[in-house]
Amino acid sequence: MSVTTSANDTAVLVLEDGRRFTGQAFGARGTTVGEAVFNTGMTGYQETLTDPSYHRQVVVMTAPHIGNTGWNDEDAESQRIWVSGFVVRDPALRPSNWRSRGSLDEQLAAQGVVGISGIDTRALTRHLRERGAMRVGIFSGPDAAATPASLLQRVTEAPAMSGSQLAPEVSTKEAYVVAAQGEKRFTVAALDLGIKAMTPQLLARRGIEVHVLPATATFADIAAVAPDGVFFSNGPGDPATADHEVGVLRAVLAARLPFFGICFGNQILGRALGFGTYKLRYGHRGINQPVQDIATGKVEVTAHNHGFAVDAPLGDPVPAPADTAYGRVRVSHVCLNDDVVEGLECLDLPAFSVQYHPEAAAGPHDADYLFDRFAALLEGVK
Ligand SMILES: NC(=O)CC[C@H](N)C(=O)O
Repeated sequence: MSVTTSANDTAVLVLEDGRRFTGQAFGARGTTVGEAVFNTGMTGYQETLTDPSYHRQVVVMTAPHIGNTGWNDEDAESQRIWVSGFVVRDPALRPSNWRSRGSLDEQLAAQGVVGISGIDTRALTRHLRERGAMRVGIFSGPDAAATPASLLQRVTEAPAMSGSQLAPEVSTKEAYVVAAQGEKRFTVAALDLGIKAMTPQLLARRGIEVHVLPATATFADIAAVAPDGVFFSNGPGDPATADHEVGVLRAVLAARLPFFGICFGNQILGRALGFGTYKLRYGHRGINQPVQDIATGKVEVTAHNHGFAVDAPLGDPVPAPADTAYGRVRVSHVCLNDDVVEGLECLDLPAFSVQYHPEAAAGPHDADYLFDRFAALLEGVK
């Protein structure tokens, strides 16, 4: 990404299929490319921008007014903004919130994130729904004046999301510990594939001491923590590339350690059990997605951010395709919009995972019970 600064000016958004939108520069001026995806959350842009799972994605917000509450010191889900670009329709001219420390525009500029405003985000989202997620570029400052053909070439030269291995790029380099709140009941090793800050907090609130490990950690590194259970986080990139993590998880399952996975962690459990993963046409991103818990029939409104999904059969439990030693597995949760697999549960191992975000941040807290379910699993095998 190249960044220069200049006065407020015209910016261009170019999709890889040649569709162009013209708007105004927002945030840093310069050039950025990534995968165009849309997020349907009406709130939570700070959490979205700082979610490491958005690494290499240009996020289009479908809600028209973005930036109203500015930028605060409390809501970031990691140390920095991870999106590679940000597309909005009508940014707030002046933030207004008691926690605000500055404007979204200033924060994007300070962190070198190229954005664009004044875009018909409804037309852009409809285009992505019809044609699917695709590569995109945002060009502002002097870069916007280049010929259409050269801008399109910048976009088509960008790497595609399919086949991209990105978790090691966002993961912590050093292991760290998040202390249990109150009395310590359990120790959990959490593989950081792009972990959001809220996740260890919600584990810690259940008396869990969380040892956050880099994505490159081996099973020996996990065992060295002497954990009561193992957690795999959300993260960016194509789960088909996560061979290392799949190998580590198979060792965890063989050791019969309790396991809980979220999002990328769900896709890795799916792969470890022998299912495939595939790319969704345009993914699920937002904080208003209906998911049904098959066992109880209860519907939760949930936070999502995924472009890939596990290819496992809905209905009766099936033997894990990878190895009969893993026993039976069933799809535990399904998205009511499109029947996409939203959770997996092993019936003969203490392991389960969800494709969506029970940690919310942002989003509704309907799925908070899954952290209690993990704590019960830890209790059960202790
Ligand atoms: N939030 C996540 O963990 C996303 C997982 C994966 N990168 C996907 O897009 O499906």
